Amino acid sequence: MSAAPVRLDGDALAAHLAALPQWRHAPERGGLIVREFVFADFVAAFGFMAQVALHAERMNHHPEWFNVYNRVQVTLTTHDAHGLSAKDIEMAGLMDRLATALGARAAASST
Ligand SMILES: C[C@H](O)[C@H](O)[C@H]1CNC2=NC(N)=NC(=O)C2=N1
Repeated sequence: MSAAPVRLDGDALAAHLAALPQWRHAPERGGLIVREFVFADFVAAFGFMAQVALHAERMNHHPEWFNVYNRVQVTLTTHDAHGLSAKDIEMAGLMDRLATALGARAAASST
C-alpha cells in the first residue's frame, strides 16, 4: 500500500503547468490536463501508446486516452487525488519526450 497521491494546486501547480505548454488545463473533475498527439500513421500512434502503457503500469498511473488512426487524445488526472498530482506531471513530461522521439507533432487544437 502506498499513500494517496497529493493534489497539486496554486503556485506549485502553475509552475508545473508552465513547463508543459502543450497541455491544456481544465477544472473538470478537480483538475485535469489534455493534449492531442498526431503521428505519421497508426503504427507510430500505437507504438507510442504501447511504450506509454509499460511506463504507466510501472508507475501505477494510467492515462485516459482515445485513438483514431494517427491521433491520440490524452487526458491526465489522478482519480485518487480528485485532481492533478505529481504523477500527472511526470506522465505528461514522459509522453512529450516519447512523442517527440517518435516524430509526433502537436494537433492544431486540442479543445
Ligand atoms: C488501485 C490503484 O493503485 C489505483 O486505482 C491507481 C491506478 N491508476 C491510476 N491512474 C490514475 N490516472 N489515477 C489514479 O488515481 C490511479 N490509481
